[in-house]
Amino acid sequence: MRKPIIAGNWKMHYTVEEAVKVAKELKGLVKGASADVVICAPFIQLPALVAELKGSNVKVGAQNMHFEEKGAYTGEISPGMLEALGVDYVVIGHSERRQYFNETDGDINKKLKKAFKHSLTPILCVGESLEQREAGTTEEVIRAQVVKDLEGLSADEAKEVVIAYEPIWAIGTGKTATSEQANETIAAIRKMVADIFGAEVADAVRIQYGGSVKPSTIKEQMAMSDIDGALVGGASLLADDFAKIVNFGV
Ligand SMILES: O=C(CO)COP(=O)(O)O
Repeated sequence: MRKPIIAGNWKMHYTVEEAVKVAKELKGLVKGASADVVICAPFIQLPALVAELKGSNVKVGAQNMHFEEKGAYTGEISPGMLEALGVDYVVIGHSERRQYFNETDGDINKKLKKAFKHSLTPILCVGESLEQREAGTTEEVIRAQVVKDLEGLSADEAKEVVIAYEPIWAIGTGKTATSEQANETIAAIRKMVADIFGAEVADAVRIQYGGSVKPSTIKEQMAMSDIDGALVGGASLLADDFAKIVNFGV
């Protein structure tokens, strides 16, 4: 049985003070949740969130990191810095980073490998654009991402990667993929993982859906055979809404 995992991606929102306020409220609302719960926040919020959420069941994640250990990379944050802070997760290859910051599958692959060296669980984002879906190339596009992004990982590492299927056309648009559409593509991703790492890894790997997830959509999404959780943007910003999602709509 795969344990569900619900992660919030706060993107570029909140001051440190505001973030701590939401985290404080959230931890009280999700006590005893059956899913793993993660908040992926901007770098400067991470120390305060780790301190605030210590001893709770809410884990802290970053939204990106560099793949190098250290050096002349102005403005970047290294995997070791995150590990030393007590951060547990890191989002890798979000479509906004691929699109606006030119991240390639090569970069993403290096980051995934580095995450494991620093005890960080990667949340790897994959997904197609609207044009690609309309052209019928969704699976081809995602297969290329999955193959390149996971290249060279051991089976044990691959099992630990959380994959987030986020169709770009469903992010922040209010257009959720139907639960059937999401489940179908996620099942296809599981098959891709099986083709590379075998059935045991594919069966263990957790695959989330992301894109306009709300308290009103999560119950149906979680009832699908292959959807193991959600990566939530906008609806993770308010503790009440996010807690409802963590509790599968209740
Ligand atoms: O990109 C997302 C999470 O990483 C999804 O964002 P929204 O939930 O705001 O559509």
